[in-house]
Amino acid sequence: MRIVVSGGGTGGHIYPALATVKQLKKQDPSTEVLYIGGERGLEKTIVPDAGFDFKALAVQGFKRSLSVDNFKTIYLFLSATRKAKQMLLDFKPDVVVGTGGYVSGPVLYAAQQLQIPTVIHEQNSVVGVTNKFLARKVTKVGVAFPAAIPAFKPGLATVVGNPRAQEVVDGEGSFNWADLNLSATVPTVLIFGGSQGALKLNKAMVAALPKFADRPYQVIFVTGGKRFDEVQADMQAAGVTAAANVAVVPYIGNMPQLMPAVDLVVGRAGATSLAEQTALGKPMILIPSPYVTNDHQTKNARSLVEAGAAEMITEESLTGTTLFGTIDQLMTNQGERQAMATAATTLGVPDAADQFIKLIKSVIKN
Ligand SMILES: CC(=O)N[C@H]1[C@@H](OP(=O)(O)OP(=O)(O)OC[C@H]2O[C@@H](n3ccc(=O)[nH]c3=O)[C@H](O)[C@@H]2O)O[C@H](CO)[C@@H](O)[C@@H]1O
Repeated sequence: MRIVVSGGGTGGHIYPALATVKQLKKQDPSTEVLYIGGERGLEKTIVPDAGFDFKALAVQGFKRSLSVDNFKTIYLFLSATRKAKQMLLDFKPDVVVGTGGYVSGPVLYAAQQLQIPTVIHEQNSVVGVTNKFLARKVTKVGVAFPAAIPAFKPGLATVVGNPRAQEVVDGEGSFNWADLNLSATVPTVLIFGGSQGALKLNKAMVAALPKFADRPYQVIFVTGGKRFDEVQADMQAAGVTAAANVAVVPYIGNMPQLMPAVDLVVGRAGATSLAEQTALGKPMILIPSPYVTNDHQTKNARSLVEAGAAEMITEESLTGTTLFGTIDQLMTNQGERQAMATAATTLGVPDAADQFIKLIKSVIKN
């Protein structure tokens, strides 16, 4: 099979695309893959690091208000579509798959004009702008949440889960704890604000850091690549240093090895992270981002709280004290964590990549 995948901007769109092509390669090593991403998104490093051929297009999103910048967006869209068409004509894919983010717009639109079958994946229960635009001519849609189905024409969408969930569940290889100067045998809490880090979560963590020093567990605090220097500066200004049981790092490049090994996850409520955490059955503390379309992270988080898999702290009530208190209460109560883990597992889809691949294969012309 020859497949082009496109998705970008943030990890939540990139990792489902990568998980899909990794699994395809596992099933059939002769699969030829081209990843088309944006020039500025995280994909420009994540994809080549994962060993896939990568081509980039310049794109940007629409501003919701009237803005001259939107003329530039249209110009970039048209020029990216023209370039994507040439890439597709050269690569000759059997199918083109989009996992959301602006860049998948021109790539799948070009494929649709060339009559190549297209499949999109929607990770959220609220359908993203690009996927809504592509839905008019797409061949099939895979969704993670049944709630997204009515947004598409009848019969178009199928629930497949989120392919990245399978990658973390299969999690080949083990995590090297020495890389973080931490122990493999001490209970661990992992804290990260989505793929880019979250300002308020980072501030609350800096305030909470000294309290972790004498606790019977260890802490991995992931700041987000672009926020690491800011956190270091905040720590210095507050006179705070990380204790021996705390690692402060910019990014985790090998989450499928780390996440299975931790005891509690604290973070945003992005759809791909939640798919991983439910498939692995991890107890969670969620601080949904209030800055996303239709407040969809709060909806994501609420459904997990109602199922008993997560506790929620609103960004408004997030401080060093509330954050430490909630973490400490759970890290010192294994029974409660276990009950949350069991509830999380019931919501996970650990074979999502296989399900999505079945859908992709169903559209390929012989
Ligand atoms: C601000 C924003 O627009 N957020 C959206 C974005 O979030 P974002 O890109 O943050 O997406 P998610 O939280 O869903 O996924 C993050 C992904 O990055 C990985 N990861 C994260 C940190 C790290 O150090 N290493 C690492 O590998 C996680 O394991 C996960 O696979 O896409 C999601 C999926 O469409 C949406 O639900 C979110 O609302």
